[in-house]
Amino acid sequence: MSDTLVVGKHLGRDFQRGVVALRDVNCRIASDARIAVVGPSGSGKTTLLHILGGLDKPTSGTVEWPGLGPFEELRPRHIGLVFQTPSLFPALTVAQNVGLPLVLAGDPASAGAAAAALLDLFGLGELRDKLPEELSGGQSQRIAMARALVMRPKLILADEPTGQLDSITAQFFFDTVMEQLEGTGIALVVATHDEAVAARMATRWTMDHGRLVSEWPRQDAA
Ligand SMILES: Nc1ncnc2c1ncn2[C@@H]1O[C@H](COP(=O)(O)OP(=O)(O)OP(=O)(O)O)[C@@H](O)[C@H]1O
Repeated sequence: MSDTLVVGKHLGRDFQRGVVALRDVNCRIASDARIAVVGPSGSGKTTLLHILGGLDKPTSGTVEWPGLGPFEELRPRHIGLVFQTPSLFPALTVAQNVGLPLVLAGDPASAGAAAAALLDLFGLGELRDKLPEELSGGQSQRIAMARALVMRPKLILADEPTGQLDSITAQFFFDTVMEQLEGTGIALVVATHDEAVAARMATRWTMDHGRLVSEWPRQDAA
């Protein structure tokens, strides 16, 4: 039986001007999860990922991280986040960006080698000394994923990680991500409009107007 990493119960999120981004969402992320969060633009995918990652608070309901320890240690140690718009630090090189979580976690000695290995795996080794402003959007997305992987977290929450990639590059990139996950037992939740990515996930959460309208195959929310 897999451990439960995250549980959301009756999650609601209201924004100003009467926008209701989430409505009564119940969900569970297991330690071996491979979940695609799908649904139309504006259906609440990003909002849900932010709440499950502890970046935002629900207006109603609760979110707990039973398999991930205290809230203060969630990120980047246990949860790796890949944002829709990659948030690389502009003054750091690509390699420094990828290694940064290890530096912040007090392990700077490992940062350089770990970053170089991941960049090579993704076929991005030639970019290691570039600054973020010199990168394409798709390159930045892949580097943000490498950064999320460098800590070997228990869970990666990725928001549209292939949104700026052509289909062939997306496929190679995602193959590499999946290989990395297989070897390390990291759970993955990915919000995506890319059917090729969604089709590779074991579970599909479909969002519509803030509701999680279906989970396939069904699991019992804890
Ligand atoms: N900070 C905010 N302030 C006000 N409204 C917001 C905020 N963030 C999101 N929303 C609104 O909440 C709803 C859900 O947005 P969200 O970004 O979660 O959708 P999404 O499914 O991820 O969309 P997309 O596929 O386009 O990324 C939308 O109506 C959006 O406009």
